[in-house]
Amino acid sequence: MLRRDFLAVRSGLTEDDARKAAAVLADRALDLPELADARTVAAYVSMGSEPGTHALLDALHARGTRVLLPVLLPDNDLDWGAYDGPGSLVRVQHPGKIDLLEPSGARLGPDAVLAADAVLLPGLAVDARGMRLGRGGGSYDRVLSRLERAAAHPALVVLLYDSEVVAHLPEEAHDRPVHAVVAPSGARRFR
Ligand SMILES: Nc1nc2c(c(=O)[nH]1)N(C=O)[C@@H](CNc1ccc(C(=O)N[C@@H](CCC(=O)O)C(=O)O)cc1)CN2
Ligand SMILES: Nc1ncnc2c1ncn2[C@@H]1O[C@H](COP(=O)(O)OP(=O)(O)OP(=O)(O)O)[C@@H](O)[C@H]1O
Repeated sequence: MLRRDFLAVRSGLTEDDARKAAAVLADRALDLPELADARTVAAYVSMGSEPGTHALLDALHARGTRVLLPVLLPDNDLDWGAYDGPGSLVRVQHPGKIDLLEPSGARLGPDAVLAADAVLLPGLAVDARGMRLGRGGGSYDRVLSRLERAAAHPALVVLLYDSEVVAHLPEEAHDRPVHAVVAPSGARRFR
Protein backbone atom coordinates (compact mmCIF):
# COMPACT_ATOMS: atom_id res chain seq x y z
CA MET A 1 0.00 0.00 0.00
CA LEU A 2 2.82 2.37 0.86
CA ARG A 3 4.53 1.69 -2.46
CA ARG A 4 1.28 2.28 -4.34
CA ASP A 5 0.70 5.59 -2.52
CA PHE A 6 4.20 6.91 -3.24
CA LEU A 7 3.96 5.85 -6.89
CA ALA A 8 0.55 7.53 -7.21
CA VAL A 9 2.00 10.87 -6.09
CA ARG A 10 4.83 10.50 -8.62
CA SER A 11 2.44 9.74 -11.44
CA GLY A 12 0.60 13.00 -10.66
CA LEU A 13 3.67 15.12 -11.43
CA THR A 14 3.62 17.09 -14.67
CA GLU A 15 6.49 16.76 -17.14
CA ASP A 16 7.46 20.30 -16.28
CA ASP A 17 7.60 19.51 -12.51
CA ALA A 18 9.74 16.46 -13.23
CA ARG A 19 12.11 18.32 -15.59
CA LYS A 20 12.66 21.14 -13.10
CA ALA A 21 13.20 18.70 -10.22
CA ALA A 22 15.72 16.68 -12.26
CA ALA A 23 17.82 19.76 -13.01
CA VAL A 24 17.90 20.83 -9.35
CA LEU A 25 18.60 17.25 -8.23
CA ALA A 26 21.59 16.96 -10.56
CA ASP A 27 23.10 20.18 -9.17
CA ARG A 28 22.47 19.14 -5.58
CA ALA A 29 23.84 15.64 -6.14
CA LEU A 30 27.01 17.02 -7.76
CA ASP A 31 27.47 19.26 -4.71
CA LEU A 32 27.55 16.20 -2.47
CA PRO A 33 31.24 15.32 -1.83
CA GLU A 34 30.34 11.61 -1.78
CA LEU A 35 29.42 11.84 -5.47
CA ALA A 36 31.66 14.70 -6.55
CA ASP A 37 34.82 12.99 -5.25
CA ALA A 38 33.95 9.45 -6.33
CA ARG A 39 36.09 7.82 -9.01
CA THR A 40 33.43 5.19 -9.71
CA VAL A 41 29.69 5.71 -9.17
CA ALA A 42 27.16 2.89 -9.52
CA ALA A 43 24.02 4.70 -10.65
CA TYR A 44 20.85 3.88 -12.65
CA VAL A 45 18.88 5.42 -15.50
CA SER A 46 15.66 6.95 -14.22
CA MET A 47 12.45 5.82 -15.93
CA GLY A 48 8.95 7.22 -16.01
CA SER A 49 8.22 9.51 -13.10
CA GLU A 50 11.31 8.58 -11.07
CA PRO A 51 13.42 11.57 -9.99
CA GLY A 52 15.51 12.18 -13.11
CA THR A 53 19.11 10.96 -13.24
CA HIS A 54 19.98 11.67 -16.92
CA ALA A 55 21.51 15.11 -16.27
CA LEU A 56 23.49 13.71 -13.35
CA LEU A 57 24.79 10.73 -15.36
CA ASP A 58 25.96 13.02 -18.15
CA ALA A 59 27.62 15.45 -15.73
CA LEU A 60 29.48 12.63 -13.97
CA HIS A 61 30.50 11.03 -17.27
CA ALA A 62 31.66 14.41 -18.65
CA ARG A 63 33.94 15.01 -15.68
CA GLY A 64 35.57 11.61 -16.07
CA THR A 65 33.81 9.71 -13.30
CA ARG A 66 33.40 6.03 -14.17
CA VAL A 67 29.64 5.42 -14.12
CA LEU A 68 28.25 1.89 -13.81
CA LEU A 69 24.62 1.10 -14.64
CA PRO A 70 22.52 -1.93 -13.69
CA VAL A 71 21.38 -4.70 -16.02
CA LEU A 72 18.41 -6.54 -14.53
CA LEU A 73 18.90 -10.34 -14.41
CA PRO A 74 16.02 -12.86 -14.56
CA ASP A 75 16.22 -13.50 -10.78
CA ASN A 76 16.12 -9.72 -10.05
CA ASP A 77 19.82 -9.62 -9.20
CA LEU A 78 21.84 -6.94 -11.01
CA ASP A 79 24.73 -7.18 -13.48
CA TRP A 80 26.59 -3.96 -14.41
CA GLY A 81 27.86 -2.15 -17.49
CA ALA A 82 29.67 1.14 -18.06
CA TYR A 83 27.85 4.34 -19.06
CA ASP A 84 29.47 5.90 -22.10
CA GLY A 85 26.97 8.63 -22.97
CA PRO A 86 23.30 8.52 -24.07
CA GLY A 87 24.21 6.50 -27.18
CA SER A 88 25.47 3.66 -24.99
CA LEU A 89 21.98 2.87 -23.65
CA VAL A 90 19.49 0.38 -25.03
CA ARG A 91 15.79 0.09 -24.16
CA VAL A 92 15.01 -3.32 -22.69
CA GLN A 93 11.61 -4.85 -21.99
CA HIS A 94 11.70 -7.24 -19.03
CA PRO A 95 8.49 -9.28 -18.68
CA GLY A 96 5.94 -7.54 -16.43
CA LYS A 97 8.17 -4.52 -15.83
CA ILE A 98 8.31 -1.00 -17.19
CA ASP A 99 10.90 -0.59 -19.98
CA LEU A 100 14.39 0.06 -18.66
CA LEU A 101 17.34 1.77 -20.32
CA GLU A 102 20.38 -0.43 -19.80
CA PRO A 103 24.04 -0.19 -20.86
CA SER A 104 24.63 -1.89 -24.23
CA GLY A 105 28.34 -2.57 -23.68
CA ALA A 106 30.17 -5.39 -21.91
CA ARG A 107 28.59 -7.00 -18.86
CA LEU A 108 31.00 -6.64 -15.97
CA GLY A 109 29.35 -9.10 -13.59
CA PRO A 110 27.34 -8.58 -10.38
CA ASP A 111 30.55 -8.00 -8.37
CA ALA A 112 31.48 -4.95 -10.48
CA VAL A 113 29.50 -2.84 -7.99
CA LEU A 114 32.17 -3.62 -5.38
CA ALA A 115 34.45 -1.11 -7.17
CA ALA A 116 32.04 1.78 -6.58
CA ASP A 117 32.97 4.65 -4.25
CA ALA A 118 29.32 5.72 -4.24
CA VAL A 119 26.12 3.85 -5.07
CA LEU A 120 23.01 5.71 -6.16
CA LEU A 121 20.04 3.56 -5.18
CA PRO A 122 16.53 3.94 -6.59
CA GLY A 123 13.84 4.26 -3.96
CA LEU A 124 10.30 5.39 -3.33
CA ALA A 125 11.00 6.90 0.09
CA VAL A 126 13.62 7.16 2.83
CA ASP A 127 12.95 7.77 6.53
CA ALA A 128 14.74 9.74 9.26
CA ARG A 129 17.02 6.77 10.00
CA GLY A 130 17.95 6.32 6.36
CA MET A 131 15.78 3.23 5.88
CA ARG A 132 14.78 2.95 2.21
CA LEU A 133 11.61 1.69 0.59
CA GLY A 134 12.48 0.21 -2.82
CA ARG A 135 10.25 -1.12 -5.59
CA GLY A 136 10.12 -4.47 -3.83
CA GLY A 137 12.25 -6.54 -6.19
CA GLY A 138 15.01 -6.88 -3.63
CA SER A 139 17.66 -6.07 -6.28
CA TYR A 140 19.31 -3.41 -4.19
CA ASP A 141 18.92 -5.41 -0.98
CA ARG A 142 21.11 -7.95 -2.77
CA VAL A 143 23.58 -5.25 -3.82
CA LEU A 144 23.78 -4.10 -0.20
CA SER A 145 24.36 -7.60 1.15
CA ARG A 146 27.01 -8.20 -1.54
CA LEU A 147 28.79 -5.00 -0.46
CA GLU A 148 28.54 -6.03 3.19
CA ARG A 149 29.96 -9.52 2.49
CA ALA A 150 32.91 -7.96 0.66
CA ALA A 151 33.44 -5.36 3.43
CA ALA A 152 33.01 -2.63 0.80
CA HIS A 153 31.72 0.66 2.19
CA PRO A 154 30.69 2.98 -0.63
CA ALA A 155 28.54 6.02 0.11
CA LEU A 156 24.87 5.03 -0.33
CA VAL A 157 22.78 7.85 -1.76
CA VAL A 158 19.10 8.03 -2.78
CA LEU A 159 17.55 10.69 -5.05
CA LEU A 160 13.96 11.55 -4.11
CA TYR A 161 11.25 14.17 -4.37
CA ASP A 162 10.77 16.21 -1.18
CA SER A 163 7.53 14.48 -0.11
CA GLU A 164 9.33 11.11 -0.15
CA VAL A 165 11.64 12.00 2.73
CA VAL A 166 9.44 10.84 5.60
CA ALA A 167 9.59 10.30 9.37
CA HIS A 168 9.30 6.52 9.48
CA LEU A 169 9.06 3.51 7.16
CA PRO A 170 8.48 -0.11 8.11
CA GLU A 171 11.62 -2.23 7.68
CA GLU A 172 12.49 -5.91 7.46
CA ALA A 173 15.53 -7.66 8.93
CA HIS A 174 17.44 -7.55 5.60
CA ASP A 175 16.96 -3.79 5.08
CA ARG A 176 20.04 -1.60 5.52
CA PRO A 177 20.04 2.18 5.94
CA VAL A 178 21.51 4.53 3.34
CA HIS A 179 23.87 7.41 4.16
CA ALA A 180 22.28 10.35 2.41
CA VAL A 181 19.25 11.47 0.49
CA VAL A 182 19.21 14.23 -2.12
CA ALA A 183 15.90 16.01 -2.73
CA PRO A 184 15.14 19.27 -4.55
CA SER A 185 14.98 21.21 -1.26
CA GLY A 186 18.38 19.92 -0.15
CA ALA A 187 20.53 16.97 0.85
CA ARG A 188 20.32 15.19 4.17
CA ARG A 189 22.78 12.80 5.80
CA PHE A 190 21.98 10.05 8.28
CA ARG A 191 24.33 8.94 11.04
N1 LIG B 1 15.38 3.35 -13.13
C1 LIG B 1 15.47 2.22 -12.44
N2 LIG B 1 16.27 1.26 -12.84
C2 LIG B 1 16.35 0.11 -12.12
C3 LIG B 1 15.59 -0.08 -10.96
C4 LIG B 1 14.73 0.97 -10.56
O1 LIG B 1 14.02 0.91 -9.54
N3 LIG B 1 14.70 2.10 -11.32
N4 LIG B 1 15.69 -1.28 -10.26
C5 LIG B 1 15.44 -1.44 -8.90
O2 LIG B 1 15.55 -2.48 -8.34
C6 LIG B 1 16.15 -2.44 -11.02
C7 LIG B 1 15.02 -2.88 -11.92
N5 LIG B 1 13.89 -3.28 -11.13
C8 LIG B 1 12.57 -3.05 -11.46
C9 LIG B 1 11.60 -3.54 -10.62
C10 LIG B 1 10.26 -3.35 -10.92
C11 LIG B 1 9.91 -2.67 -12.08
C12 LIG B 1 8.49 -2.47 -12.44
O3 LIG B 1 8.18 -2.15 -13.57
N6 LIG B 1 7.56 -2.61 -11.51
C13 LIG B 1 6.16 -2.34 -11.83
C14 LIG B 1 5.26 -3.18 -10.99
C15 LIG B 1 5.36 -4.62 -11.35
C16 LIG B 1 6.29 -5.33 -10.43
O4 LIG B 1 6.16 -5.15 -9.20
O5 LIG B 1 7.15 -6.07 -10.93
C17 LIG B 1 5.88 -0.88 -11.58
O6 LIG B 1 6.63 -0.25 -10.80
O7 LIG B 1 4.95 -0.36 -12.20
C18 LIG B 1 10.90 -2.19 -12.90
C19 LIG B 1 12.21 -2.38 -12.59
C20 LIG B 1 17.36 -2.06 -11.83
N7 LIG B 1 17.16 -0.87 -12.59
N1 LIG C 1 20.35 -10.52 0.11
C1 LIG C 1 19.24 -10.95 -0.49
N2 LIG C 1 19.28 -12.00 -1.36
C2 LIG C 1 18.16 -12.45 -1.95
N3 LIG C 1 16.93 -11.93 -1.73
C3 LIG C 1 16.82 -10.90 -0.89
C4 LIG C 1 17.96 -10.35 -0.23
N4 LIG C 1 17.54 -9.31 0.55
C5 LIG C 1 16.22 -9.24 0.37
N5 LIG C 1 15.76 -10.19 -0.48
C6 LIG C 1 14.36 -10.40 -0.90
O1 LIG C 1 13.94 -9.38 -1.80
C7 LIG C 1 12.53 -9.18 -1.67
C8 LIG C 1 12.17 -7.70 -1.68
O2 LIG C 1 12.65 -7.06 -0.51
P1 LIG C 1 12.12 -5.61 -0.12
O3 LIG C 1 10.64 -5.61 -0.03
O4 LIG C 1 12.90 -5.11 1.06
O5 LIG C 1 12.54 -4.80 -1.45
P2 LIG C 1 13.04 -3.31 -1.63
O6 LIG C 1 14.20 -3.01 -0.75
O7 LIG C 1 11.86 -2.44 -1.54
O8 LIG C 1 13.52 -3.40 -3.17
P3 LIG C 1 14.93 -3.06 -3.85
O9 LIG C 1 16.01 -3.61 -2.99
O10 LIG C 1 14.85 -3.72 -5.18
O11 LIG C 1 15.00 -1.60 -3.97
C9 LIG C 1 12.11 -9.89 -0.40
O12 LIG C 1 11.41 -11.03 -0.78
C10 LIG C 1 13.42 -10.24 0.27
O13 LIG C 1 13.32 -11.43 1.01
